[in-house]
Amino acid sequence: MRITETNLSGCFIMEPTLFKDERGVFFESYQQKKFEEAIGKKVNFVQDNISVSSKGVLRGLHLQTGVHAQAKLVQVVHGEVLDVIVDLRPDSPTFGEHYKLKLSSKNRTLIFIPKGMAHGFVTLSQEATFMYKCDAFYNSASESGVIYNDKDLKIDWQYPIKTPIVSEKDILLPTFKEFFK
Ligand SMILES: Cc1cn([C@H]2C[C@H](O)[C@@H](COP(=O)(O)OP(=O)(O)O[C@H]3O[C@H](C)C(=O)[C@H](O)[C@H]3O)O2)c(=O)[nH]c1=O
Repeated sequence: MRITETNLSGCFIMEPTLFKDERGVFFESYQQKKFEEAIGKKVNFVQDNISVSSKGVLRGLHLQTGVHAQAKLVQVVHGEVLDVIVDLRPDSPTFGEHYKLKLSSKNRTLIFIPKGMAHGFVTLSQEATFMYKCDAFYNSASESGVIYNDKDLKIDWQYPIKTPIVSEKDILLPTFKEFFK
């Protein structure tokens, strides 16, 4: 497994070792000892989530705040998405910066997203199955986020369709500036 830090402090790309043979492929998508040694801290994942989205669906930018803040280990097990992460930690050296990476069932890449970062993705393939681990349980009351097309963040989502498909909840998310008011 190869782990490299992104431009966002504490956010890491994980490229698992792929064991290919005539049957297909095998890889360890998560191994606690190797993972913790690579990122240099202990993480106790307590919940796995799966979402399935059709082309053009955009989920995000979400995070849970306060004591229910979640670190996530995300991957795509079918299809392809453009994954986007935004550093919303005021004391971070990369505060306000974002990172983008295509995740797919071809590149088998995972991203570790520390607490305090907003996360989202837009679905590039006809359908994508997104699977991720969280180190804190779902707590709807602490859900928050930033509107995906925030004018200050200037994220180029590379939409695969003219207008992304976004939930009513996500359309109502605050701007980056409003998030900190
Ligand atoms: C996240 C979550 C949701 N739910 C329920 C709440 C709703 O009734 C339904 C759909 O939830 P939501 O529309 O928030 O799902 P997404 O838009 O995929 O949310 C996720 O999208 C981005 C990409 C993330 O990184 C977050 O983990 C998460 O916020 O599932 C649960 O029961 N448990 C959960 O952990």
